[in-house]
Amino acid sequence: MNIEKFQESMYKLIVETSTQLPKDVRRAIKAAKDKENAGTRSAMALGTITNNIVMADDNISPICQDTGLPTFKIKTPVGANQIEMKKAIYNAIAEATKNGKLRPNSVDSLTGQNSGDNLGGGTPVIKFDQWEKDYIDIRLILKGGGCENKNIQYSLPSELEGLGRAGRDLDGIRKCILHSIYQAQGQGCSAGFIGVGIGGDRSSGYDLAKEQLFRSNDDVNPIEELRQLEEYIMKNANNLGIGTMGFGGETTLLGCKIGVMNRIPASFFVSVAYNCWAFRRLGVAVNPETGEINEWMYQEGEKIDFASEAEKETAAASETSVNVVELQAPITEEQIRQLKVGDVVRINGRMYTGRDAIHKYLSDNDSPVDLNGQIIYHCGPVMLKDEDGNWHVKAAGPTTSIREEPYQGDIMKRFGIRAVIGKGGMGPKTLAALQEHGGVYLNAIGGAAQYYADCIKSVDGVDLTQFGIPEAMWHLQVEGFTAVVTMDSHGNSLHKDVDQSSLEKLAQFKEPVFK
Ligand SMILES: O=C(O)C[C@H](O)C(=O)O
Ligand code: SF4
Repeated sequence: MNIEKFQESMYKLIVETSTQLPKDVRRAIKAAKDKENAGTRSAMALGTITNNIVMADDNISPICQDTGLPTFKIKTPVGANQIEMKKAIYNAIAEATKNGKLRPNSVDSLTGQNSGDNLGGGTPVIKFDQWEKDYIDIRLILKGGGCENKNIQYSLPSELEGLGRAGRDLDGIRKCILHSIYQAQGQGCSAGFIGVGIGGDRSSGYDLAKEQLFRSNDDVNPIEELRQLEEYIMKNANNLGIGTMGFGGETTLLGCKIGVMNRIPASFFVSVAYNCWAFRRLGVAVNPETGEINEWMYQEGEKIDFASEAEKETAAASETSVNVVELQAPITEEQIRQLKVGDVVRINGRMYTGRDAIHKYLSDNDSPVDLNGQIIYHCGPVMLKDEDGNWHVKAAGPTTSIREEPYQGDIMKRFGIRAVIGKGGMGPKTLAALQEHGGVYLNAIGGAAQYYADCIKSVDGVDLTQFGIPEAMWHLQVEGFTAVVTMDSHGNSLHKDVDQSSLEKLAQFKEPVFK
C-alpha cells in the first residue's frame, strides 16, 4: 500500500467529518426546521444551527468545538497491514489537530494533562475487522462529550420514572428508549439521533448501540419488530415537547436505529447511545494498493446546503420577533433583575471562558482576574496561535453547564459574577443562587461553534493555561453574541418547566403498545 497516500486520505476523512455534515443528517435537520413554527425559540435555535452548518462548510472549520473521541471502524481485505495503517491514522490525527480541524481532546485521566495532539492512551479509538471484499471500508465518528454523557444503559426489568415497570420484552424496550430521550432533555444538544443496542453484556451492548449510529438515517430495519419500534419511537418521541436545545418544540429526535444481539439468561440490557444534532460521521472506501479514496459513504441523494436566501430569511425573521436586550460587562445587579426567562440578550465587550477545571480551581483559589460584574462562558474553544504569537478562535460553542452545578452558585456569589452562558441549563442550587445574588443563566445554541467564533472579535489574554487549551480561562472580546435567558433571578427556569412538562407527556406512554 502507498502509505503516504493513505495518510492523506485519512486526513481528508478527518477534516471532512469535522467540518461537513453528511447528506442524510442534513436532510433530517431540514425536515425538523420545516416543522418548527416561525418565531418560536426552537425555530430561532434551528436557524442558528443551520447558519452554523453553512459557516462550517464555507470556513472548512469544525461544526462544533468538541470534536469528540475520534472513533474509526475499519474493515480490511485479508493481509492488509493494520500496524502501518494505525500509524498513518495517528499522524493524520496529529496533523488535523495542529491545523485546528480537531480540538486537542486527549486528557490524562489521572494528571489532567492534555496531550495536545489527540494521541495518548486509548485515543483515538481504532477498531479493525477483516472481510472478504477487495477494498478497505473506513468509517469515522466524532461524537462529542455532552451527548456521550447522556448515553444510558437499562437493566431489565426496571422501574422507570413516568413509565412504571419495564419488563423483559419489546414493550419494556419501548419504555427504555422513550425514557432515554426524556432523560437527555436538551443537554446532548437535541434534537438528537439515537442508536439502541438490545442484549449483549454491558460493553458489547453499548458497542452495538454505537454501531447503529453508522447506519444511514434513511435505511429500513430488516427485522420487522424493530422496524415497527423505530417507526413508533420516531413518531412519539417528538410528542415529548423537549425540542431543539430543550427549548420546547416539535422536534426532539432526528433518528432512531435499533439493533439486537443475544444475551445470557441473567442479563437483559438495553443500551442507548445519544448523538447530538452535530452528527459527524462519514466513511470512505479506500483502494488497498494506492491508498486513495474511491468512494464517500452517506453521500447519496439530495444535498441540503442551507445557504439559500429563503433559509436565511426564516432565520432572520425568527430572530427579530423577540425582545432583544443589549448587555455589556461589567453588569449591575439592577440590569440583571430586569431580565426574564425568554428574553434574548446580545452581548458586546468582555467575557471569560470557564469550564470544568476552572470551576474546580475557583472553588478553592483566587481568580486571576477581577470577575465582579463579569460574564463567564462555559466553553472549551478550538484555538490556534499565529507566527506572531496571537491566538485565534477557530470554534467556540457552549459546553453542558450542569457539570458545574456543584460549584456555580457559590462561585457567582464569591466573585460577583452576574451572568453565566452555557447550554442545557442548570439545577436548583444555581437557580436559588441566581435569585439570592442577582444572576442570570443564558443559553447559547450548543454546537454552533462557527456562529459564536464569528462573534469573538479578539482574544485579549489567557490564564490558567496549565489546564490545556479547552480548559484554560480565555479573555474574549465579543460583538453581537446572542443568547436566551432560560433561568432568571426571579426563580424561573425554562429547563425546570420543560423537564416537568415532558415528564407528564412521558407518562402518557405508560400503557403497553407492543404485546
Ligand atoms: O466539550 C465541549 O466543548 C462540549 C461538550 O461536547 C458538551 O456537549 O458539553
Ligand atoms: S456541544 Fe453539543 S453539538 Fe457539540 S459535541 Fe457537545 S453535544 Fe454535540
